[in-house]
Amino acid sequence: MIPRIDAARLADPDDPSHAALLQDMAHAATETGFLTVHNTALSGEDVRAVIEAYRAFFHLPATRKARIDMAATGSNRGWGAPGAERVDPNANADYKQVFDMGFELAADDPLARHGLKYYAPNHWPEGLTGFRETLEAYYAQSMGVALDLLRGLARSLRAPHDFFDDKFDRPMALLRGNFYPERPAWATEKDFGIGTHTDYGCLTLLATDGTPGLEVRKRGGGWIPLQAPPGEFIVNFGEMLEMWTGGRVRATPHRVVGTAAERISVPLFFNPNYDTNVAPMGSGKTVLAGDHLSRRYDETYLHLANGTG
Ligand SMILES: O=C(O)CCC(=O)C(=O)O
Ligand SMILES: [Fe+2]
Repeated sequence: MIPRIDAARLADPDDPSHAALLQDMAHAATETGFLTVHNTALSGEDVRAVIEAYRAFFHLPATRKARIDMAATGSNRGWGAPGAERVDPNANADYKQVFDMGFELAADDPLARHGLKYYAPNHWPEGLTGFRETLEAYYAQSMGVALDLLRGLARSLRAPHDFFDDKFDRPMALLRGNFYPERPAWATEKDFGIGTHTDYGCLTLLATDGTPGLEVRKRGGGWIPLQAPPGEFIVNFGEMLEMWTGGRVRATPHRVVGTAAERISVPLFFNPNYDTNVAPMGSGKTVLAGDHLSRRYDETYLHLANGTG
């Protein structure tokens, strides 16, 4: 069973169902690796507006999207063409397209001096009215929702509720639009919208247009289809949090095979500040969050893996 959690109640320690929700959260984190949430600060309308903004972008002619192609700019901002990523080394490159934006540091932030790619400037398409504003507003709001969920998670694992707060004040948070066109006629069993993978970071807050497509791997084998209409979110945990918690929180594999229906999904990959130590707690080791992420990006974005960026 994948827990379904009321986010407002989870955030309110005085709510009568708070203790039960913390248990659901602990179960989701340590067993299923997935949950759904509703009753957040983001309405169905907010999400629909974001999805339609992405749709307008993805429906632009490829020549216009190519101006901000990340393979040409060498960053992980802007458009990722079909085949730009391979998340499963045993499968072919994904047929999805993506648009990525991330956190921009203030010019006087000490981290800005290092010219880190996790905080690179965003690339915006020209002449697409409202696109940037819609995404920037959603980016800020969705990070608030994600931080609230991390506070609930911290409580559910019997850590101080603000454990994550100062580790996410300059987060390497990446907001992505995934565009899955109709599953191509040429697709083989090695072709996926997105191949089987676990997410790299800590917590992923995923909105979708309501079209089915996501499948979550069951512990004993097999796949569970998981859906959420705009206004409900799918939440899962990534490899970095799995490592950080010494394996207590689980990163669960998932994939999208794709169907005859076009589909858009919008994950916020909520990753901590670059210099957060995400080595197993209490191990005395140091693994910087930025180094972990950098290694996984290099493995996945084909333009980085091939050194052509
Ligand atoms: O499209 C989806 O439902 C899942 C996307 C996903 O797993 C990802 O972008 O990491
Ligand atoms: Fe994923």
